[in-house]
Amino acid sequence: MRLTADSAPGNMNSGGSGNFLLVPIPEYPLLDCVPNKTVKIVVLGASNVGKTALIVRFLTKRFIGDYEANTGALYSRKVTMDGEEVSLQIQDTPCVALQDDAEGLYCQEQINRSIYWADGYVLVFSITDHSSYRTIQPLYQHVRRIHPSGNIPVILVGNKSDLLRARQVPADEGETLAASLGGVYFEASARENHEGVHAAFLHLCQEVIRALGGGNGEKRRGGLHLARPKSPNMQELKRRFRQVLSSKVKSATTI
Ligand SMILES: Nc1nc2c(ncn2[C@@H]2O[C@H](COP(=O)(O)OP(=O)(O)OP(=O)(O)O)[C@@H](O)[C@H]2O)c(=O)[nH]1
Repeated sequence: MRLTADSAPGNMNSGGSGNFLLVPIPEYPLLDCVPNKTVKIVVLGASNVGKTALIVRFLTKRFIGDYEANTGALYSRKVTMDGEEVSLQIQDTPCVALQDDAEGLYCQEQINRSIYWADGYVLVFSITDHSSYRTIQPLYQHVRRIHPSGNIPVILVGNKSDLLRARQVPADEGETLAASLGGVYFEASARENHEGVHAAFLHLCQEVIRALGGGNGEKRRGGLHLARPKSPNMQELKRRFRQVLSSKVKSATTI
């Protein structure tokens, strides 16, 4: 879900910490912002599992019960990890859903772009909703299709662990699934506990930094990675193209 304007993290008191950015930023921000390392994380999962609540809990230490339907906000925060400043960007997403055959996914194009953009993945289900758990495997395969090669830093979060009596997914199922995805399982409650949520996000950040190999250059992946052209040659080509066009227009008007 999405935060309303009044409750957006950017408007919250950050406890006087000067390093909170907490302002939604454009979908494709400049990568080279102040800290020289950027960690981009996307939070994915079925409807109502607590994606927004987890992000807000992590960023603000607060739990806010209700949000507007999620359209996908991007949050940014400066953190210090191992003595180094890192620009952490977290993308909230609208929910994904299983198709009727339970193998494919309904996944908006916006989510595909976020998957493509991100360095690390928080896959969330609710321990009270087995169908949200069943979404995870196809969701991971979907991420894999977009990033066919290389290491994919991922964590699996079983949220709503405060609702033990309504549990539908045993912890060992979460652990087994996470292991099969090559990630770690965290059971958390965005409602009741900041520490568990914090530990989960922190672990993923460290995995991402490790996967990026300490640098912040182009990603390690081949396949679909389509870096936007930045080379001077492209700029030069565009300039020449414009020149040719404008001279054609001029000659057309003089005829
Ligand atoms: N009991 C409990 N409720 C939670 C927890 N986390 C979120 N919720 C509630 O679950 C509902 C959905 O939370 P959201 O954070 O909006 O979930 P979402 O996954 O972003 O939802 P979508 O917009 O449908 O994708 C809200 O009513 C939250 O208050 C939790 O840890 N425990």
